[in-house]
Amino acid sequence: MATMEKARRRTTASSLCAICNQNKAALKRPKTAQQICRECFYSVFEDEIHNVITENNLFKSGERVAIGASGGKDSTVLAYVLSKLNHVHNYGVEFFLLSIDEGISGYRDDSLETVKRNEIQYGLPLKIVSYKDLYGWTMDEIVKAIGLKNNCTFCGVFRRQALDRGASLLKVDKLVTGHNADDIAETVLLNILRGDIARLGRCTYITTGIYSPNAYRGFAREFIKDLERIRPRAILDIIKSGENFRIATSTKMPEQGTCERCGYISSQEWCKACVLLDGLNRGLPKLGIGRTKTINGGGGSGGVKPGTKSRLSNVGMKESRTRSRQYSGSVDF
Ligand SMILES: Nc1ncnc2c1ncn2[C@@H]1O[C@H](COP(=O)(O)OP(=O)(O)OP(=O)(O)O)[C@@H](O)[C@H]1O
Repeated sequence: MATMEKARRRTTASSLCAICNQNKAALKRPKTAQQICRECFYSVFEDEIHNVITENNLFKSGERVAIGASGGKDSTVLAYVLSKLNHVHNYGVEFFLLSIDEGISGYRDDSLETVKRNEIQYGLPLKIVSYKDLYGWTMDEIVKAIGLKNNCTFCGVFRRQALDRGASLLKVDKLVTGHNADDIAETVLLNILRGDIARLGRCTYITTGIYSPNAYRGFAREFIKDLERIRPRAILDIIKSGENFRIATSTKMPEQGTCERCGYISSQEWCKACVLLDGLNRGLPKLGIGRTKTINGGGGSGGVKPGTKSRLSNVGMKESRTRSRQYSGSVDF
């Protein structure tokens, strides 16, 4: 009987929040292995974000910052927390919501409704930029041209660049995205699997220039989720490995330049988006998929020989040059 009572007390004690010691624990944080209640989780989560912002000097008073808002959970939380912290701690930052409409009917139109609600709830001005306006193609049209197999490459490459172009239109200093720990761990693994040392070196930086999207990411995601089931800390440990990774000084790194065609950041003569778009416009949509021999002679993911005039050239150079002055990079949480 005494043993049962002890066991009951142990269960009750262990299900109490390790922080307030009053409420029932609602979750176990992989980061600290603590069981904590919902209220304490919100509080430590917001405090930790505030600490990351201040320790890394992420924002300066008077800055204009766009929040990449997809209408999904991560960027919705990001918009909520940033607008709250800006208010509570008086950062003096002017936040905007920036949404990319890829033109995927039945998917993005729903999530854009969420973003429009966020615009009202958080009082943040919203800018929507569409693939149709930027590139002349919706994702639905691209899928018709290329099929389902490789369309992730188009969607990811175009979205990354569309976010930068939207940031440029909003004349913001920074763009923040809601990439979570799973996303970063996937990126570390992907870069290891591809032997992409340059990206591996910079993918865990708190401020970055490039986020690499790819269908291959799905496999890394499943693998990471399997690892997490066995060991919840696995995701954070992969990120830690990426952060502590050191590149030998003898390793030759690609030089970052700008795309000759649109002025976007690129280590090839043409950026990946221009290569993909050129292929689409020439009726050769598979042209930019996978690794291609580049004009520069090296292996890489962009840089085929320039072809006919593309739809992108209408929006290109002027806007991108403006961006490089006004827009300093993205901040991934
Ligand atoms: N269409 C979009 N418009 C604006 N920002 C986007 C868009 N898609 C993605 N992002 C930004 O990139 C981040 C990571 O996107 P990802 O596709 O991995 O979605 P996710 O992890 O499901 O995040 P979310 O829950 O916010 O959709 C998002 O949190 C958001 O900040």
